[in-house]
Amino acid sequence: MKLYVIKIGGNVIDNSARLHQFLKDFAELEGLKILVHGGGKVATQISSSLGIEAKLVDGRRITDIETLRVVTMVYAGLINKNMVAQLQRYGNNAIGLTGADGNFIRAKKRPVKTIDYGFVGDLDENSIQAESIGKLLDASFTPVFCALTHDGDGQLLNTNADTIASALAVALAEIYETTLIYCFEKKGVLQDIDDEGSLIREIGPQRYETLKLEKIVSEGMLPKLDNAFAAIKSGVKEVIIGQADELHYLNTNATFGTMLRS
Ligand SMILES: Nc1ncnc2c1ncn2[C@@H]1O[C@H](COP(=O)(O)OP(=O)(O)O)[C@@H](O)[C@H]1O
Ligand SMILES: CC(=O)N[C@@H](CCC(=O)OP(=O)(O)O)C(=O)O
Repeated sequence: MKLYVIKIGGNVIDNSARLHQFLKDFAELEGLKILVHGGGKVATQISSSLGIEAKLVDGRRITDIETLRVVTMVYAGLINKNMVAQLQRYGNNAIGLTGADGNFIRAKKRPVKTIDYGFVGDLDENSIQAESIGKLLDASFTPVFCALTHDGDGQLLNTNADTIASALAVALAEIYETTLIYCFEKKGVLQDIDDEGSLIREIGPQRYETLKLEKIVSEGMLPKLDNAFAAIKSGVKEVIIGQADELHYLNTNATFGTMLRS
């Protein structure tokens, strides 16, 4: 059976009109599906309004106890529950989750090396309880995961949403024919970041190395592509990086965005 694991990016979450259109399209997508969301931009705004300065290193948030409280409220509460309510409105029986719910995603607190990331969780090959998540899918629920996991010892951990999506896709690929889709605000991986007409339709590992050397891909796109290639290597059938507004093309079998190949 086919399964879509779809991650929605922070810039779309921050734009309510775009987010609503995306959620409507997601609800109308045929077949089994899982949604994963972050919301880093909203967390940064709310942190700042509370007088807590956001600190990110290599795209990862330094999560002290105050920040963990904020991201718990923002990711598991504000964003997750509003998304679930919208999906219900469009007839999709969504169920909002952190990784602690159902013990679906267990992580390990990132060890302190040169940088102490605080309450940030890393995933490994045993983190995802794929069979338990499969039971939700079998019961016709659509899981909606936020960017929080737990350590099994009572501690919530902040985990990058791109990484959660990749790990879910890899674990579920043992049960389902899985496609991983990263939806964000651009058409896909672009040759020129300011030109939406410069979409790169397909990338393999060698082209990725060249794109990195030429600095055509940078910032958030680097960990996204690393997560995407990791998924392809570990059994995920296909990975697409594309625009949230174009998700509806999946129902027509038309291609969109950048397709990754092994
Ligand atoms: N070649 C590229 N094509 C498209 N986006 C790129 C490229 N290089 C860097 N980026 C940046 O990567 C960002 C996406 O990464 P990120 O912000 O982490 O995504 P998300 O919205 O999913 O959290 C884009 O908003 C863009 O600024
Ligand atoms: C550890 C870590 O960095 N976690 C991320 C989780 C949210 C996320 O991934 O959000 P986007 O997809 O919107 O970037 C953060 O707090 O920013």
